[in-house]
Amino acid sequence: MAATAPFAKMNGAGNEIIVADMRGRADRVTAAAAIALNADQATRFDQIMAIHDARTPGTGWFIDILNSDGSGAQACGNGTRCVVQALGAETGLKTFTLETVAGILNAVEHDDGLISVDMGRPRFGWQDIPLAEEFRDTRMIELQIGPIDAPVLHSPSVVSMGNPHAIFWVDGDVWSYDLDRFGPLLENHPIFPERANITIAEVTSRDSMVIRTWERGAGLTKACGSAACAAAVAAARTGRTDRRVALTVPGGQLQVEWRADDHVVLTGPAEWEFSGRFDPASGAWQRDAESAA
Ligand SMILES: N[C@@H](CCC[C@H](N)C(=O)O)C(=O)O
Repeated sequence: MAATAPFAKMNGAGNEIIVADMRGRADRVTAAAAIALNADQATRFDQIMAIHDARTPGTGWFIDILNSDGSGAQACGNGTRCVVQALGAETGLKTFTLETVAGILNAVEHDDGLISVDMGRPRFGWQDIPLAEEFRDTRMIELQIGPIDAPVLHSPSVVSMGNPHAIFWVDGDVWSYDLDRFGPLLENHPIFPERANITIAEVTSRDSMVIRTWERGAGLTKACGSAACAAAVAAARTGRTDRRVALTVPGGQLQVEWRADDHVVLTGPAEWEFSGRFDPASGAWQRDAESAA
């Protein structure tokens, strides 16, 4: 067994996150470890955020992101807030520069405990999402599910926030849609060669929305930060809302601002639950004595 690493079980607006401290070591959290941790009810999670030593001058840490099916992800807004809260508690810092495979992210912890993450610029080109075929206008693409003459969900907006998102607009209650049935079909639809995160969104005013998300590699979640960003950007881009939006997600509230400089800033909470140590190769784990249930 490799040397164990510390971890904290946290959540970001209900998005279940494991923050793993992999600093000072060369190994990575394996897909097998992720699958094993997710199979245990006590450590069930949506994403692992593995903190590694910095790779690039000017950044403090490199973050490797794994979904609960063991696949990698390029962005995780809620998980990034959890990383910031964990690092802030350790270092006393309030501002952070982190790197992921998708690029460099800046974040700040506010005095009220909320955390803002600059999620970078959205991308709209069909190759950027990516889509399997050319769509010149990604504000609305041809894709539908359900009976051909009465589709249940159709014509999503698609956006890359570093990771692929499809936003289906609905008029009624987002809870009246069978997202656990349609989610996997849409996530794995051939139009998305790298799969996609699937969100249904109801716009409730110029500055508010309700969303639910089926996450690529993780399934139904209580919150998905990059989906909140994608939905807010797509809503503003299609004229449905202004550029600053409050989003109600099943696990709480998130705020998104698509700034004039094209950067998208996600703000929300992060919460510590318990900590322990785990084996990054197998996922075998033990709770710390002081946070024993
Ligand atoms: N929960 C995340 C997004 C996680 C990554 C996603 N499942 C993917 O594979 O792209 C968030 O808060 O952004």
